[in-house]
Amino acid sequence: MLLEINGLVKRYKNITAVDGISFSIEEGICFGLLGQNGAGKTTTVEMLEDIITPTRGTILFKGRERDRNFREKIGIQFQHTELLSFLTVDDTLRTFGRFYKNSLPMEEVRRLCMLEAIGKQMNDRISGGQKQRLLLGLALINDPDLLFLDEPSTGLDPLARQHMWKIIRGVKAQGKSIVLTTHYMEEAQTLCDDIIIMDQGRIIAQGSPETLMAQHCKDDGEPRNLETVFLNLTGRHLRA
Ligand SMILES: Nc1ncnc2c1ncn2[C@@H]1O[C@H](COP(=O)(O)OP(=O)(O)OP(=O)(O)O)[C@@H](O)[C@H]1O
Repeated sequence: MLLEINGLVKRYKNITAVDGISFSIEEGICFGLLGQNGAGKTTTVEMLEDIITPTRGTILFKGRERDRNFREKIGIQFQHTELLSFLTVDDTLRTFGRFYKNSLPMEEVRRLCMLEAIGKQMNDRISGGQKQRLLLGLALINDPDLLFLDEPSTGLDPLARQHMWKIIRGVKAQGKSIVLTTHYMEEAQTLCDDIIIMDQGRIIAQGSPETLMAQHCKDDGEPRNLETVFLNLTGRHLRA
């Protein structure tokens, strides 16, 4: 098992952001975290990334406590990263590559993330889709086993989103594991092998998209997709 999470809790002063969740993530899959705003996804992911410390609970990586080397084995694509405007795309990749002991050959990152044609462009001249591809490239530069993607296609047009999905599938085909948070149900359905849906800090459903659809879509003519699953599980306030 790649990650085993047991009894994870994160409490802030008077808010329990994550309320005792347990789940496992298999190696080589794309694992999705879904939930409404404030459900506890980011807090969970930041504990998995070792950015924030849990109030309680354990996280094992490949069967062991995470050590100092953990950071070398993961890649994180943050949604709101500011790139240095006076650097080109290639310069940015090169600079980030120097931070790590092991880094992928730049050519490979450029190929994988479809950055070949824009290497000489300045960071402040690239489109939103190109920026997301560059951020993904930066997350991959240390050849991580595990990649964290935070809403990777938010704000992208349909074509840019398709490119992103193709790249993510390519990353998975290389045997890397992915933890993905998204508000796009279509994205989760097309990319994720296993999913948890969170609500108020708890897990309210888990399974493959197929399993979730079988369990939570009714046979009364409503569309059979993850969006329906999500709304059936979390949309009660809207219909009340
Ligand atoms: N540093 C913090 N201090 C206090 N409360 C926090 C902190 N971080 C998160 N919270 C609270 O914890 C809860 C879960 O937040 P979290 O950001 O994990 O949700 P989320 O599912 O990622 O939401 P979104 O989809 O909007 O990103 C929310 O009520 C949030 O206000």
